[in-house]
Amino acid sequence: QDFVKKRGYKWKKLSEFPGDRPLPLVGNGLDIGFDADEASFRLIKMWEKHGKQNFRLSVGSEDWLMLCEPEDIKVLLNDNFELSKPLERNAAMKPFFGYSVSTSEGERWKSVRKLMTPSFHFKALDRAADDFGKHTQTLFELIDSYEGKSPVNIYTYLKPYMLDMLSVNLFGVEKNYLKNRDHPYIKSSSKMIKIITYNYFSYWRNNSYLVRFTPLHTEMQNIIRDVKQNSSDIITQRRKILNKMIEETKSNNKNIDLNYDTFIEDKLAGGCLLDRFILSVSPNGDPEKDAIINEEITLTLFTGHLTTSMTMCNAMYLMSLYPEVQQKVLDEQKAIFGKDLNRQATTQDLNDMKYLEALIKETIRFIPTIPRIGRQLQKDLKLSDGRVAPAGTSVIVFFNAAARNPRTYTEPEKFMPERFFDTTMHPFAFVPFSAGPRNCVAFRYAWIVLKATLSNIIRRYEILPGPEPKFAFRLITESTNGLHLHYKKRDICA
Ligand code: HEM
Repeated sequence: QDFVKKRGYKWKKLSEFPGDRPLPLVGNGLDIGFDADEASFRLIKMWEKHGKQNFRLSVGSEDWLMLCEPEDIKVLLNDNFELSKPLERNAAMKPFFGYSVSTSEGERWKSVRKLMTPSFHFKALDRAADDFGKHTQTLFELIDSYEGKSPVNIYTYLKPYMLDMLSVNLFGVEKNYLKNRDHPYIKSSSKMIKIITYNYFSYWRNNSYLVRFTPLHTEMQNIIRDVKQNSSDIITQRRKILNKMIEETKSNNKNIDLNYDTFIEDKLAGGCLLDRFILSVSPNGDPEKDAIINEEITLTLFTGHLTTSMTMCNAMYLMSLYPEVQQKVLDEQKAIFGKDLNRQATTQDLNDMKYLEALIKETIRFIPTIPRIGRQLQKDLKLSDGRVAPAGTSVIVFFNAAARNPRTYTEPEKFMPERFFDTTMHPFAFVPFSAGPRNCVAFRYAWIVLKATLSNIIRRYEILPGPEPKFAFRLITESTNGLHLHYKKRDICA
């Protein structure tokens, strides 16, 4: 039936894009194969085979249009109506994150997005920068203990470091994952992205009966239990702190009815993200349910720590491979900090780190932290050359391909941070945080964390290469064998 349908209008429109002929039922699923980690490499091969341009494929009954042209990426992401995420992505993520902001649509998405946004404004972020010093010190102590020994698998430290940062900055609790690296959340969350990616590429995923008999199902249920428990612990911990603050404020202002909005703004100086959730009310006026807050915390903690820690690890890996680039990053740090190389960076210092910024951008271009994002079209979408992506298609921004597009980048295979000083670059050539109404809500926070942490590390250590990583372009890119690097303390900090 699908095959017949494809002969109709949708297929007519889609067939104007290059791509292989889909088979009934499986589409081009067999070309993608059964190994989710291999699937992305096969997609890159397909892009090359079809002339390094936008191309189409079908996965089971789902039609995908893979974009690599900046003008078309602009059309898609700037569309204020097309805000739905692709079905296959949502199906893969829902078991873990429910209808959190990253998956939901309509009223729930709008209200949560509105609630989250102030936590990522400059005013709230200035305070976050103050928390970096303490956790960086613990990170340094751990890396120092490796001096002269085997290379460090930097994932082991950067992931818990970022979990600690997010817990303090966004949830207002000290969790100390870095000192407690056997925590069940760390073990469970490290397996999640592989399973999510497996779900994403499985075209049998919509058959829940079949899925229940796949080997990953039990493992998935255990992981979901652990990550949700972790979020519950965070919520309980913060609720206690918050209740104490509310009680104290009430007893100091006995006859005043507490207005939570004013309380957040004044007493909590903008409040942390979790406070906003705990004190928020649902549309019927009741306090927001813990199950809903849990979904949002689970999503934010997971994507927040993995995207940032992987980007930082990749930046360190690439600096180890290109010592001349590492030297330029260090020179800039020396110019900013002068003799006082151990002090914490101010917001102004972070703004001045232009070469470090270019290095981070080139890192994300070279090894895209998020390989694909997309939209499930509600209506036909006209692309820049007049061709139409028909309603129902999953239109995917294929970052792996966009980053290697020869019409966008000269010598795309070359690692060259300086390319980001070119002011003539298309504004949608490089949109790693997405763009438009559904962009990354936390991109400013991400930039501060990335710059502040890498600045601290590079001022203290020379980074040298270790065994080759094996990158897999999962829903978030990671190396399947970790990322092992040598860290040598610089004389300046000895
Ligand atoms: C290097 C770091 C990061 C990168 C490259 C990144 C990238 C992205 C991208 C591409 C999207 C759009 C996803 C899609 O359309 O499918 C997104 C959305 C999102 N990101 Fe980030 N992100 C980063 C860090 C963070 C951090 C640190 C947090 C939280 C603390 C965060 C929270 C979110 C949320 C909640 C959304 C969903 C927004 C919505 O759908 O309205 N991200 N991010």
